[in-house]
Amino acid sequence: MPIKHDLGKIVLQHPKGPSAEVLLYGATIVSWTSPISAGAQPTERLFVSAKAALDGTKPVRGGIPVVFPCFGAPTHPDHAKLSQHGFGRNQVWKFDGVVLDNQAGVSVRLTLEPNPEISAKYTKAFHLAYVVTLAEHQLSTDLHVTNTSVGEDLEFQALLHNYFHVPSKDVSVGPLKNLNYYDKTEATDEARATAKVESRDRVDVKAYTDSVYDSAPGEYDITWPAGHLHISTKNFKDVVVWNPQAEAGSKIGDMEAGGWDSFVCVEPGIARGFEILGAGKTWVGQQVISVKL
Ligand SMILES: O=P(O)(O)OC[C@H]1O[C@H](O)[C@H](O)[C@@H](O)[C@@H]1O
Repeated sequence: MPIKHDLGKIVLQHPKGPSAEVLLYGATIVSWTSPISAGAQPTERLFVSAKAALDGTKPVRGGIPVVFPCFGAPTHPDHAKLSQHGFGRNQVWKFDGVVLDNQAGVSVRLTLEPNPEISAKYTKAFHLAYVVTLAEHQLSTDLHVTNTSVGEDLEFQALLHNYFHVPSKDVSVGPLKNLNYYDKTEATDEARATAKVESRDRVDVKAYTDSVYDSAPGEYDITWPAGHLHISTKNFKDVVVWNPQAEAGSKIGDMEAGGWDSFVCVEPGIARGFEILGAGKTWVGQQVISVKL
């Protein structure tokens, strides 16, 4: 039985060894193991802070939280009462069943609909489905957003906040050259809202980095001396690269000391502007994360 569902957690076990764990809380993937080189044993590919709350009291500091319907602090009137990154990452999703269970992969679906807690702060009609698929060297996550209203548009942002377990001093992310980006480490609103142009082909995170790349190519390589991950996306037009280093990381309550040495966040999403979805329509954002052996 490669899929177990128990105590608010779904465990996917691939017949060849890799595994993934998904909390119903936030639909957050808190573990993904996969070999990093040919013949190696599966090891952890995601970072979760040793101080992360895993009991549903706050969003998980690590793994892959789902950001919906706003990225960062709300800027759209529909999101005005929501907290940073919206409610997708701190609501309990429903386990909606097994999608696939064979030699090629194991896959489950989680869903989220309005409930009294959400409706108290957000009145739009929506249905979310999140499909997590584990293959031997790959983890795929597909977010399906349906506008269930009769006549109103749904305007949203959505993002998959991947924390990859890598040595941050040695990792680089690319290709990002010549893209416009917004540097959230800048001190003033004006500077944060002014586009910069990326001059580097591959970006490192040795210094505090919080960059929102606009209209990015959707394919990213994350490389470090011992490993190589590739992310391939559909319908996520932007990507965020984040590492707080000690400068900002030491101010994050649930970040373990030195945690910033052990991850890079590469976050495909709709992070600037809004996806506008007509009544009755469904939008699907997808990422496929592959280990390059
Ligand atoms: O602390 P959180 O709300 O989980 O956000 C963590 C980080 O998420 C994204 O990467 C943003 O670009 C950062 O500005 C933010 O600090």
